Amino acid sequence: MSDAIKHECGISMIRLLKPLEYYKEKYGTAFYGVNKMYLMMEKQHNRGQDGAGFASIKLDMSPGERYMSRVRSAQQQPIQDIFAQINDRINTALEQNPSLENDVALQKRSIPYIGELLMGHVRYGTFGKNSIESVHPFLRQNNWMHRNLIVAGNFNMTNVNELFENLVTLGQHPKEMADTVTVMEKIGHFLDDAVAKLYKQIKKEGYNKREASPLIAERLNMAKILRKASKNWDGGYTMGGLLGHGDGFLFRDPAGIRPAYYYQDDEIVVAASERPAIQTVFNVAYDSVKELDPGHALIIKKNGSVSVQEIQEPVERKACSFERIYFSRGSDKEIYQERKMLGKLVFPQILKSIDNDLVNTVFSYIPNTAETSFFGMVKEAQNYLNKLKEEQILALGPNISGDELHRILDVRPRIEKVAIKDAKLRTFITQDSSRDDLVAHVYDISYGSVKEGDNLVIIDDSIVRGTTLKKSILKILDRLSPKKIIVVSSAPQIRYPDCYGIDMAKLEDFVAFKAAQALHEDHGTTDKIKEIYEKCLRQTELSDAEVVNYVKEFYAPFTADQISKKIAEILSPVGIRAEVDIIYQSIEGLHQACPKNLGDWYFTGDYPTPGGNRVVNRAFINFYEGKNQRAY
Ligand SMILES: NC(=O)CC[C@H](N)C(=O)O
Repeated sequence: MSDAIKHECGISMIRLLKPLEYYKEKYGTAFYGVNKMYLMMEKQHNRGQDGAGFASIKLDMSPGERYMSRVRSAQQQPIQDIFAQINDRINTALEQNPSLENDVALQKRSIPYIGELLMGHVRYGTFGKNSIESVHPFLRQNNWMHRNLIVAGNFNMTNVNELFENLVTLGQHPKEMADTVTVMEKIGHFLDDAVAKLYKQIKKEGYNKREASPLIAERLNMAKILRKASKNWDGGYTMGGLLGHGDGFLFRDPAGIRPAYYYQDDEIVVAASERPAIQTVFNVAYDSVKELDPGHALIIKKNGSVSVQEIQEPVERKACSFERIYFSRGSDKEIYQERKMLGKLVFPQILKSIDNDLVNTVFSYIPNTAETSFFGMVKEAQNYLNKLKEEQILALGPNISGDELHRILDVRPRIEKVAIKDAKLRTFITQDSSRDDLVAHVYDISYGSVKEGDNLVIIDDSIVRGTTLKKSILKILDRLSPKKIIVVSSAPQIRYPDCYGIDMAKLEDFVAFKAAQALHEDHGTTDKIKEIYEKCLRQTELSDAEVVNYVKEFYAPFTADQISKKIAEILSPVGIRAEVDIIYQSIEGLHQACPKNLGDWYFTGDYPTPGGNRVVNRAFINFYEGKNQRAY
């Protein structure tokens, strides 16, 4: 990916179903859960680098003993930072008191972070700031064990302002505008309610206050609480939560926009945003990791019982296709195949662009995430050549000479590592006038990988703004003197904002939007832009369900090809010698390659929740009025 889009968050949850002694005995350490959590978070570090957090709960502690711990970091290497802190605490405790070494019960009482229920989170913010206060997990504390709530999520609500107002109407006074606080307070409100009602009921049954506590834990119906809390949520979400006494949950939105997976055996229950994180860390097979159904919650009671319950009725499945194209690690068995298919499906367009001339064409990719689609693209080039070779050989008949055969078979797709990413360079870049020259060097090239006059095909997973292409990649590739540079995007054109967890909230950031705008100017149809703005304005008072995505009309007059051509023009840096062509995946190709993840609103404008239409409506108004702000 050449455009850094800050995106996504990753969740990990672990519940150890056996006493800690069991893990000490079997795996040599009572810190088994903490160690596994570290690995789970590292394996998902692709999902968030703005911050990371960890929380754990110890079951069955006596009053006066700490049972919840949390550590968060917004440092440069946040996962490393939190686990360095955790390690430090553990090692210091072990050094100071050597008798702890083999006494698991004492470890549990005196060392923080160790526990049976653990949650980890890596964050890229979509709402609020990047300071430590915005880092998950969030904590809602109370002297009543059951009312303690720890929440972390991969989510974005389109109606967080409205949800905030609802809380205020309920008489609450949330301490922050962070969206995670709003969601947590919403759950917390109904949790408080449920605990109070249960307590009343249990008292009526003749139990005293002390006896009531374990009974509340047993009877607390998390599904019911989540049902009430999430009634008005409009967004994409996977929300994880822990309750002070030891219940845990992971809840996924009704359209399955955000991903969630889980695994269970008699030792552990584990959940994560990505399947391979679970597979690798626990060495379990692909099939034993389940996807959490949309609208459902995985609920793990303190007593170890596990259930999956419907919370909100699932709607049409619209799992985010960007997860498959780019966000998730490509190590997932299905995603790996899907990315290769994305590369395969763009090949016919490439062939056209190079005029079937594979002999004078070099294939390459933008490091690192586009590598898998590159393999798919190259394999298709091989297939194409094989067919050609077959025809040539058959045409020459049985008397073909060794030389002829050799000449035919010698033609292979030319694949090279052309672009190199100098990752470290980015951090050095300052804001002064020398910036552009520095930016141009974020990528480097392999000299000699391309002959003068070759076509150079370079695949990327998507093109959002195209800034890096224009300022760095195309300039540096041009130094190799290709005749034509064909930039291929394994994803379709990004035309609409995301409002479900990816930080792409402004229309004018998208190069496809800029291209359509330029086409309106070329065609003298800028009146249309004003007309769309007026239509958007008229909708601001409508309820979400009534809002229509009129921004589609902005693109409607132009074909995808016209827009791609304009994008090539916009992204060609001044003075470039090579001809630049830009090829995008088609929407049909995307659906064919990723059949389970048909959520494609950023490409098509078809939002899976009503709030999406309001967001895109607002985004267009912001663009037209020149307001540089997020639309949600
Ligand atoms: N990418 C995400 O899932 C972000 C979660 C949440 N909206 C935040 O900004 O903290």
